[in-house]
Amino acid sequence: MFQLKWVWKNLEGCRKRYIAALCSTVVLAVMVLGTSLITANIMDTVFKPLMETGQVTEEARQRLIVLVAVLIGYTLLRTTMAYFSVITYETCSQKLVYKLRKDLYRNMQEQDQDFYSRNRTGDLMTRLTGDMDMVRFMVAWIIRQLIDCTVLFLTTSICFLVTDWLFALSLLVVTPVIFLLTKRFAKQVQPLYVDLRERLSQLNTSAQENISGNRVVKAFARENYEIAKFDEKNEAYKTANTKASLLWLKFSPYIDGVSQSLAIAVLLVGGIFLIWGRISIGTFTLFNSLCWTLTNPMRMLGMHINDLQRFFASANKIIELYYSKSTITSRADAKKVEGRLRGEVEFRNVDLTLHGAKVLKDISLHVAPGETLAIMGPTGSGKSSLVSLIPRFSDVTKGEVCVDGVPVGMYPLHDLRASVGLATQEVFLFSDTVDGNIAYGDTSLSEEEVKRFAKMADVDFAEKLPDGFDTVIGERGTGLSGGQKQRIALARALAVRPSILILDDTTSAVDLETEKYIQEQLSSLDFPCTKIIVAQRISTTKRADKIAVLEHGEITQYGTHEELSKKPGYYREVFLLQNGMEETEGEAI
Ligand SMILES: Nc1ncnc2c1ncn2[C@@H]1O[C@H](COP(=O)(O)OP(=O)(O)OP(=O)(O)O)[C@@H](O)[C@H]1O
Repeated sequence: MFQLKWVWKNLEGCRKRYIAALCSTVVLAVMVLGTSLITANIMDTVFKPLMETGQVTEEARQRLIVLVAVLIGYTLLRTTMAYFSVITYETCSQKLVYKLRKDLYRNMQEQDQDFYSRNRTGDLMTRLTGDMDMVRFMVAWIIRQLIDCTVLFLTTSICFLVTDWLFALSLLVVTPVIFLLTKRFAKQVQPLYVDLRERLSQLNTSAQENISGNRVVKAFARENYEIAKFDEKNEAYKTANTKASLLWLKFSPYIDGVSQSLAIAVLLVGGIFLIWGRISIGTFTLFNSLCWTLTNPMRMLGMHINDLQRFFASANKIIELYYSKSTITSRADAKKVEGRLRGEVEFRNVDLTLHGAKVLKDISLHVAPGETLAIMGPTGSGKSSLVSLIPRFSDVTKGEVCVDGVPVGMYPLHDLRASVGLATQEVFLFSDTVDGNIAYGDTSLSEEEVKRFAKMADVDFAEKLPDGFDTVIGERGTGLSGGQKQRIALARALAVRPSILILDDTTSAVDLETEKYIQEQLSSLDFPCTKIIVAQRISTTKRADKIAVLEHGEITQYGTHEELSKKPGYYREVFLLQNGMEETEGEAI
């Protein structure tokens, strides 16, 4: 039931309105009795004398007019109340879901890389959409129905007991059977809905992966394989859905049968009591017209339990995400960055272990403000992991990473990351204009400034796009080449005028001439900036002040291009290889 407590906690701000809506449901349910009681009164005071004497007195006529008028007024009042009640439920539930979605989205923004590698995108999307809708459905509908059913059942039972206890007991005797059946059903259906929720998430993940990777699918002509894979998930979802529905179908004939037997009992027992003179025609009418208020809750209870279990399965997923905490957060005593960081970077005996694998071992490096450090090494040697420690995408296992002599953990995370410009290996561009993508980190940039950074990263090609810098790129936008994307990502990283610029293999897809131009631009930036460049090309590394060679998570070589190109080792091997290759292409380094 902690799920309900959590919903209640998040209803803050509209709790009073929601309580009013709940109360209105109680009142509306009780008011159902009113209609039947007035009708019973008409039967006993107007129609009974009429049947007995065959005459209508003036008093009875007046009474009939008054009671019918009361009935009309009463119905109008109930309908109006019901209208406002539904509106209140809707507004409260929409407000709740809006708040929850906002909170969840904010929490997702604060999660670390580990979180995103643990959770599938399709699953996260399901939490933000389908699961969220289930919570809304719970607040706006299920709770209302449960209260309505319970109050109707209780008030009718009390009314029946007060009116004629024997008649009432002869009807209520079947209710324990229904409750037992419902309880068994609830117990069996719960795991089915947990499974159903998981199948839906798998289905969404499969669709999302297919959409994201559609080029790979096409390149390998694996459409049929993908269709079969999706079909498998679709089938599993259908089976899980059918299983849950069939379970209800297994129970519903019994529940329906028992509850329908009440209507027969009313006619049978009521008819006998009427003949015996134990009850009046008004009482019989009352029992007959209110019989549905006993049968309906009993019949609907199973359905509502169905919905309730679906809500619990969805709420569990949302709550898990809601309270999920990143392990990388700002310390309470973190000191705000005043002004600009100088950009001094130091690794002190750093070890990094990721999921049990030792990725970095005893790394010590120092980069002075404004210097350029190039990092080179074979694939999987730990280059990306090393640079990701600076903006704290991961935290060191041992040792310290310092910026301006202060451990990175001592800075507020936002301030630290705002001081670092990063262009990653895998370029991600937003579905926005070229201009919007470049100004992503600083939306206050003027058009001229955007163009200036674009020029530094050689994004001149944007001028030739259909709408120039206003051309929408990224998902559903104009297609760009890998090198073009990399250049936009570089311009985006430069546009925040970072104190530390990290380029993780950012120019690997651009041609040598463009790369040379970019390197020249980087060496003459008009703001102080320390550059840490992961690169595989000697043409990039040779311009750096220092080069670190990383092999198997360890620094095996450290020095300038002149030093390392003469020393035996990885750097020289790459140097000779690339030099030779380029010499054969007639382009000397
Ligand atoms: N989240 C993770 N969990 C476990 N191991 C990881 C994780 N991220 C990276 N690794 C491992 O750490 C090692 C270094 O990876 P990293 O991406 O830093 O290498 P790299 O030198 O940048 O490689 P490349 O040049 O191919 O980009 C690899 O063996 C990789 O499998």
